[in-house]
Amino acid sequence: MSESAVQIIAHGDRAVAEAAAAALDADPLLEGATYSILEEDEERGVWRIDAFPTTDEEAAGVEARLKAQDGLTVTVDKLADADWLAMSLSGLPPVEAGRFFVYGAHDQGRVPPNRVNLKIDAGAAFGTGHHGTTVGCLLAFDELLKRERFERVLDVGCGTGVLAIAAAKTGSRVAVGTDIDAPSVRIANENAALNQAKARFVHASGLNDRKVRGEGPYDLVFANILAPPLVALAQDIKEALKLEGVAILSGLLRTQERRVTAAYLSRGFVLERRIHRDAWSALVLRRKG
Ligand SMILES: C[S@@+](CC[C@H](N)C(=O)[O-])C[C@H]1O[C@@H](n2cnc3c(N)ncnc32)[C@H](O)[C@@H]1O
Repeated sequence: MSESAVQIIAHGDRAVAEAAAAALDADPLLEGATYSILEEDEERGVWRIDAFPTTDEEAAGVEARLKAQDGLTVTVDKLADADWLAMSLSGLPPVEAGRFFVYGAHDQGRVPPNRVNLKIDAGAAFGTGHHGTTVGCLLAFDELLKRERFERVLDVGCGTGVLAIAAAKTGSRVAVGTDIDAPSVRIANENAALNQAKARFVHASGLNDRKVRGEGPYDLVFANILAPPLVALAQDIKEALKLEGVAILSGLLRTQERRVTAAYLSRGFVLERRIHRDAWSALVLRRKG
């Protein structure tokens, strides 16, 4: 497997872009592929997908899926430097989501007082706070924190660790995370140390780790992964939560809400809130049964 240094950009109307995103989600070979979808030009109704494949194989798969979608214009940009992700994100502004302020090294001197500041640099892991799914999770968490405390928190698909670190910095006594991607786990542990947060991360698929299960039951589980694994993990997430515990789920498109919600409602959850960012959705579900 060779490392990819391309960005794939696609333009089309909303229906076309969402259909292409659904095709990416449905392809099991592209499970780990990272992309964003957003409305680029509201007046002209132009939507845009940016994909950041990490291997040549993934790049070929994403390009083929996008090109198969009628009505979508696809371009592949070669990125000269291997550090392309850091470069492309280095100019991005900090992200504010409720009480949380997520910033990179280049914002060091501009950190506000009286906020929960999370230093997360762009790198090889997903979750600098700029993506609609991460913002949705942080906004949902911020709102819940106005009324509740969460002693034990699990972050499934931790990426940079931003969500578990946010929990550790707001009083959670236990904050653990898992990721199927080993480099993300390493980066998340580094970020926890950098932020002086008592969060720890392990390499595991879903909740499939004895120590992670042993730290439960949890008061809150974050899972910002894609719709198919959210559905597949519904029973595991339920079993990991206390009664009245909360799941904050994201990584799903608005068009996938019904499918994901159904998997949780049928297991005794109630839907408390939905947050929309671009085409993305974050769901707040509480375990009642
Ligand atoms: C969209 S990123 C979310 C990162 C971060 N939690 C955030 O909110 O910004 C999804 C992460 O989930 C990981 N992932 C995908 N499927 C997973 C699974 N079944 N178990 C654990 N991690 C998974 C990916 O490797 C990726 O790092």
